[in-house]
Amino acid sequence: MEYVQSPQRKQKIMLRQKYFKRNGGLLLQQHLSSNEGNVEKIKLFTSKEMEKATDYYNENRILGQGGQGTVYKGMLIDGSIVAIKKSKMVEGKKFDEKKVEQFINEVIILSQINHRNVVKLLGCCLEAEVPLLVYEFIPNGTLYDLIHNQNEELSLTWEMRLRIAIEIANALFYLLSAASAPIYHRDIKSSNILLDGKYRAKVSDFGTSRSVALEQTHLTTRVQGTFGYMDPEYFRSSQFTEKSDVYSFGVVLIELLTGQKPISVEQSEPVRSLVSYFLDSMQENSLFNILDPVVVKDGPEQEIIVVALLAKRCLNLIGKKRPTMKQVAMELEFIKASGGNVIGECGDEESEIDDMIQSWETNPSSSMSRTITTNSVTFPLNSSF
Ligand SMILES: Nc1ncnc2c1ncn2[C@@H]1O[C@H](COP(=O)(O)OP(=O)(O)OP(=O)(O)O)[C@@H](O)[C@H]1O
Repeated sequence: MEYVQSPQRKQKIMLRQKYFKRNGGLLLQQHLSSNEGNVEKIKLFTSKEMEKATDYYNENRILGQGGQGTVYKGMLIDGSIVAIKKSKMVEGKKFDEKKVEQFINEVIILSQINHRNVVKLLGCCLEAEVPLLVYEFIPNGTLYDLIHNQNEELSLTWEMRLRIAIEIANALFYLLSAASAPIYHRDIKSSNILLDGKYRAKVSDFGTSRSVALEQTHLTTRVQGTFGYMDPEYFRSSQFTEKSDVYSFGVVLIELLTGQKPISVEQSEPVRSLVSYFLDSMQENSLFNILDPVVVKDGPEQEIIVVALLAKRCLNLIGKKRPTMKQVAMELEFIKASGGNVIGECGDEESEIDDMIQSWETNPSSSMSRTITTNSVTFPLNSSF
């Protein structure tokens, strides 16, 4: 017997095909055939599966909302818990092509990555009205919330801060080195760092990231990123470099040190940038006055100082003078392993550490007057690891 499709069914199939095309399905296939990424690992979900997983995009399932869309908590048929990002493609009546590109970009980038500190993309759905991305579910919120909305139940100890900084640095170094071409994240900020069940960092949100292979010139027509984290050199020149992610990482590092937001907009005060506040304090040897009280309480002083000096180097206005991501990752590991008993081989750093130690040994305030261990090891600050 010949199977005849009902007109409604035919219409549904055609609509799904239309959405697939509009959502960049062909663009993705193109990348697939040119062998970029490892897209066969990415599962294509049906729109039915997505509806079931999110209980028809129930408002109660919303985890958060970003520039690119809404993120829902969902459960797949096999029982696994996932985060589903529904892209914001339709502005008024116009379908935003730029967002399709960002969406496909995220799929291609994330399909090449397998690192414990980068959020895993499980698949996507292109046949729904707007495209959807399916990620592993990361249960403990963002680093931004952990730093800025601290609760009494969980204190973000110095040990956790240093470990999280190392994990982010390792992930960023991995992005530059592990895939077929270096990947720049381009929007590093604490709200793009998710925390798993053990409060391990997972770098997320690759919508604006770029593989150097995809964009050989590094020149973009539109400067993208987040105010407060953006490399000033990139802002001026539109030239994004490996060192631009290093700058944004430096901002996250000082957020961890001070517990303060990159841009503070207190109504009574003028807008203040954390970077200049931090750099001024370093200049005036008053770092310990601006640290998060938790850091002052439980962080070893020398460890805090060398991390602050590293942050200062990451925030250098001249990109070339910033350390590489590899240096940053290795120095942080070294600081942790040596318990902060490190002395820079390069003269400037060493004298700066000495200055700081002296400054609060002669000026001890209650929080600063702890003994500093002297059994230092040599720290190859300037060597190319
Ligand atoms: N894999 C995930 N697991 C759990 N929650 C997630 C996951 N991905 C995102 N979220 C939640 O959804 C929120 C929005 O994420 P999204 O990446 O879309 O936006 P954003 O980073 O906040 O903003 P923007 O895209 O404008 O930079 C996050 O802040 C987080 O709370």
